[in-house]
Formats: sequence, C-alpha cells, structure tokens
Amino acid sequence: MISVAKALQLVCAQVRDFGNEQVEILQLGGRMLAQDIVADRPYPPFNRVTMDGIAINSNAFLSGKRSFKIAGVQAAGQVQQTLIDSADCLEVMTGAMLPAGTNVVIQYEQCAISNGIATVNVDEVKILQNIHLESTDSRQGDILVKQGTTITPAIIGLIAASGLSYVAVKRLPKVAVCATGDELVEIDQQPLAHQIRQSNSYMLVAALQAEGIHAQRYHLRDEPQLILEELTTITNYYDMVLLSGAVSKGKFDHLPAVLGRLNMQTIFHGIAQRPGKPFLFGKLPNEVLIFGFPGNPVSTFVCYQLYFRAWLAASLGRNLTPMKAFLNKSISFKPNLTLHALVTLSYNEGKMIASQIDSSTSGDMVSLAVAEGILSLPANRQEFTTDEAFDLLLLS
Ligand SMILES: Nc1nc2c(c(=O)[nH]1)N[C@H]1C(S)=C(S)[C@@H](COP(=O)(O)OP(=O)(O)OC[C@H]3O[C@@H](n4cnc5c(N)ncnc54)[C@H](O)[C@@H]3O)O[C@H]1N2
Ligand code: MOO
Repeated sequence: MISVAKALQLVCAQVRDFGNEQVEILQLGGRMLAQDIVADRPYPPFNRVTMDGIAINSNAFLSGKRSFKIAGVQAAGQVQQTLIDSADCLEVMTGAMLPAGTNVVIQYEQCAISNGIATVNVDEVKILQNIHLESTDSRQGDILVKQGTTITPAIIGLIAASGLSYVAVKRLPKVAVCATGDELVEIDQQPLAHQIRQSNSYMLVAALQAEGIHAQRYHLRDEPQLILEELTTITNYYDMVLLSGAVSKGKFDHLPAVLGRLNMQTIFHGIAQRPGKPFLFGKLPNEVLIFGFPGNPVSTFVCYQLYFRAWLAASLGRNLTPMKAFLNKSISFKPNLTLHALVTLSYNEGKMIASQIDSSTSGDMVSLAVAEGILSLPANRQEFTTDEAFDLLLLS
C-alpha cells in the first residue's frame, strides 16, 4: 500500500492533453480557456458618464458661474453631442458619451432645475468628476483574460463584451462510468431482497457533469468474459474509465484480473487510507486511464473527489486552491491510515471549522449526502486536536 501523497503524485503524473475545441458562450462556465481574450476596443470604449445630471465646462464654473441654460440632453446610446457655448450645460445620463466641450458632470441631486436652467448648489467641483475615462480599465489590444484561466460568469461577461460567441477551450476527456456487480439493478426496477439499486454510477456521472464532462454509464455483470468484452469495446472509444466496485479481495472482484488480461499497467492498487483503501489505478497500452474505485459509495465518492479531480486539474493546468480547516472536537484514530473524514463546515471567528459526520461505514450513503467536505487526517498519527489545521477538500 502506498501513501496518499504518493498516490496523488502518481495520479497527477498521468496528465493528458485532449486538445482544444470551440465552445458556444453559454456553455463555457467552468471550462479552461485555451486562447487569450483580447480587447477589441478600449474599456470603457468612450468617456462614460457615471451619474445622471448635467455636464458643464469647468472653466465656466471656475469663473463663478452656477446657473447654466440646458442646451440639450445626451442619452446613453446617442451619438456624442457637443456643448457649443460654455455658459450652457447638457443634461447627461449614466452610460452616455461625455459631450464634447464638457469635462465635469454634476449629479441631479446637486442641481435645481427650473425653466430650462440648472442651478448648481455646490461650491466645488473636480475636473473629470463622475466620468469613467476611456481606456482606464484596459486599452484596445490588451489581454483581458489569459489562456489557462477557468471561465467564470464574470469572464463570460467579458467574452460577450469582446464580441465573441465562441471561444477555444481545453477539450475534456470522454469518460465511461461503469458500475460492477450482480446485486445491482437499474433505478426504475424494484430490487428483490438481495439486490440494491445502482447509485454510484449516477453519483459519478453527476459529479462529472459539474466539471462539464458528459459521461456515459455502463453496468458490468460479475462475469469475467463479459467484463473483458465490454471493457474492450469501451476502452477503444473512451479516454478513461471510472469503475466502481470489484477491486477488493472477494471471489467476484474480477476487475484486477480482467484488466490484467487487457494488459493494463497497474500504477498502484491500494492506498493507506480510509475510506478507499483498495483503489486501483492503471493505464492500458493505448494510454486509456483506469480509475478503479472501491464499490462502497463513500469510498467511490471520496476517491473520485480526491484523485480524479486532482488528475483533471493537473491535466487542464488548473490549480486547486489548497484549503485548511480546524476540527470542532478532537478525534482519535488508531489505524495507520490517512482518515478522510466526511465533515460539515462552519465558521467561528474567521476560522473554518469541520465537524465530522457520525457514520458507521463507507457504505453509508445517507451520511454522505450531508457532507460538505473531506478533512484528511494524516497517517502515522493517532490523535488529532482542535488547535491544528488539516487539509480540506470542498465537495463538488
Ligand atoms: N477481505 C477483504 N475484504 C474487503 C476489503 C479488504 O481489504 N479485504 N476491503 C474492504 C473495503 S475497504 C472496501 S471499500 C470494499 C471495496 O470492495 P469492492 O471495490 O470490491 O466493491 P464491491 O464489493 O463490489 O462493493 C462494495 C459495496 O458497495 C456496493 N456497491 C458497489 N457498486 C455499487 C453501486 N454502483 N451503487 C451502489 N452500491 C454499490 C456493493 O453492493 C457492496 O455493498 O471491500 C471491503 N472488503
Ligand atoms: O475503502 Mo473501504 O472504504 O475503507 O470501506
């Protein structure tokens, strides 16, 4: 058995590059940019009025003038107007171009308007007040967002502002999710006493969906020849296979042997951790990666969260922000394994506090559904106290 750190290192050493693809703007959330977003015009693109009010020429104000005849209105979306006589003003609206010949905007709240005359009721103005100057945020040709950035809604806003309806992003892997086991029936079937509905594959497909990956589900029966045939077909098409179950010591845990017949190179089988000890990771001669998650739902999910997400982040060149949290109460854990504790989270005086969820086994799907994070308590220790921060992974 290898350590958690070693397992993570070996998983992340298997990075893959699946190339790039053009994706439509509203499908871009969470994807990794594979091109720079370049400003096709300055930001803002013109001297932009930021308050509804009047625009004047500062010289008139400095010479003592406080009342200005309203010579017109400059609305947002209107071509730029010109203040011809600096004794006058133009009414201006937020988002409008600053009229030529003006350099001060005074908001309505500081003016009284009557009979077409605006009288200013402040004694001081600053030149360029209430004006968002052209090019102050960026200039035409500047890189607004660099390739290698994860696309957020705010970035989608910038992409739209740049006039792009498609952009290049990193292509995601084609993933097959295979549940194993004769005890599993489909969710629309009524299980017999000895059967259960398969849930792990739905959980994994849903987790992959959150990464933008649309995976296909398969069910493999506990029959080595059938598994071999199905996996041969599957691994010819997909970039990787996430399997759940059949990797432990049981008489029907056929996966390690069948994957051996497919000439899989076992990169590791077994990690000093709970849950997820029997995790099997390998690659086929055609470079297809095999994540063999232990079948217990908590084990499957924890291994997916810790190892698959780390692999995906490494493959896309994305940093996973390291996080830490404190235990709400001390924990004693005797086995020499890393304990990945399922936790709920809260804040106390600015510190993230993790409370371990009471759960008897890694088959406890009910507790899993409550968890917000995984707090990893390192091996080679037995006591974990509240004054030390431990690695936290937020569940996605
Ligand atoms: N002699 C030993 N037995 C076991 C060991 C061991 O080291 N020595 N390890 C235990 C640990 S830890 C785990 S975790 C499990 C993992 O076993 P498998 O990966 O072979 O998983 P299965 O036996 O196929 O299933 C375990 C459990 O999970 C249920 N399951 C499986 N797939 C699904 C699914 N798609 N949806 C819902 N539930 C699923 C399955 O019915 C079993 O109850 O092995 C221990 N045994
Ligand atoms: O991997 Mo097992 O998760 O310890 O039940």
